[in-house]
Amino acid sequence: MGVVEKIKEIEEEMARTQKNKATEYHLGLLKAKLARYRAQLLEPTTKSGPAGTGFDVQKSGDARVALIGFPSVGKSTLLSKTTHTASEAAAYEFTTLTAIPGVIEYKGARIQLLDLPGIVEGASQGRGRGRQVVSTAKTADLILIMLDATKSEEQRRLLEFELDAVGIRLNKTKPDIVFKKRTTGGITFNTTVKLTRTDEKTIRTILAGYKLHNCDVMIREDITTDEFIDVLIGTRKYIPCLYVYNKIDSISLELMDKLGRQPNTVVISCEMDLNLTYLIDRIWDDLRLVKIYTKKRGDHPDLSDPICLRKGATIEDVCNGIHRSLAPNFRYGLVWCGKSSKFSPHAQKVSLAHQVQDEDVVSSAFHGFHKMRFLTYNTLKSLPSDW
Ligand SMILES: Nc1nc2c(ncn2[C@@H]2O[C@H](COP(=O)(O)OP(=O)(O)OP(=O)(O)O)[C@@H](O)[C@H]2O)c(=O)[nH]1
Ligand SMILES: [K+]
Ligand SMILES: [Mg+2]
Repeated sequence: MGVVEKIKEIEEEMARTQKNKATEYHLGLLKAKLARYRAQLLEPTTKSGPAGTGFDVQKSGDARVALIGFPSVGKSTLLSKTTHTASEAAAYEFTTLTAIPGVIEYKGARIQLLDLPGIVEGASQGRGRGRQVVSTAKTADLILIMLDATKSEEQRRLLEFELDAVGIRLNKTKPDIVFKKRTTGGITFNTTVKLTRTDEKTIRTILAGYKLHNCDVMIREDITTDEFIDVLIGTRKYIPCLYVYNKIDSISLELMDKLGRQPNTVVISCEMDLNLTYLIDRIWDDLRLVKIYTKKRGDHPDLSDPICLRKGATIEDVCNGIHRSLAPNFRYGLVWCGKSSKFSPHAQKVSLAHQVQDEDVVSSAFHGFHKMRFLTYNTLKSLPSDW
């Protein structure tokens, strides 16, 4: 009998078995068995892609959020609650076997939420399909580490370890190091701060270990040795992360309070609909999205369909958000910045590199492709009435 048939058999037996005190233990055993078989379905087969590549789900919308957690913490329940996509949720582990995308629509943004199979300890080492799951997390703009509030605190550390092992650095910014390889000239080493957690000798030893004999190193932050190696390797991903404790309906108020006070943490209950709106608001904030309204000359701004971009986005990104043919033909732009020039709101020429701000209104005038102009307004209120 194949694994699929065995799973079916157990599921049928579970459906037949009445739930009561006497059958509780037996049902527990069945659940464990079911989870074991379903985990087997997740084992990489010879047909699946090379280890270490993620699930092949097209990125869509303005940002991607990945759900990472142990089995049965409620990832699929969250997806079904916050998007129009239904992902099967059940009381046994490894219910979800692949990546399932849904879309959260919030404040004009379309945020792709990716439900993923549960991972187990050792996932980064290739246990089950875990490596594929953690690799998919690498493609996210924000990671939600989902935890079961009724389970031990150990979960949090274990998940962090698995993500760290595939090169994901959570809630960290890339260390401020300038590193340039050269072909000759030896090693030049400079720092702008006092190093207290590593030293020049260690760094030179590491460089020698990587056979880097000619390079410039400029360190502008009190980094650790590990952080230096991260920059040297260069493939690290620095991704913001939100810890989400689910099932707070099943814990004491004291514990809920304690969990919720940790940094970057939100406590929720999918089942009881507790705090879900707040969670989505936090996702929006942590993604650092900005919302840009477009406006045609002579028309009112189009408030129904803003362009959402990440904080730090430029006029060029706005162009690309409208059509890819725009940026290459760009000559100059005009910006009306209500905030930065409060007392003399003059329109100023800006380049493609100009950074837009949340709630900017961007107006593009097309006098043929070569005379296009962009006007951005800092707030809707600062729009002149004669436009
Ligand atoms: N008490 C309680 N149970 C919940 C809550 N959210 C989900 N559950 C239950 O937890 C179980 C697992 O939920 P799933 O959504 O399948 O969990 P998952 O993380 O997707 O699980 P896998 O796909 O197997 O990794 C189901 O029985 C849900 O009904 C909650 O807020 N409170
Ligand atoms: K489950
Ligand atoms: Mg699931």
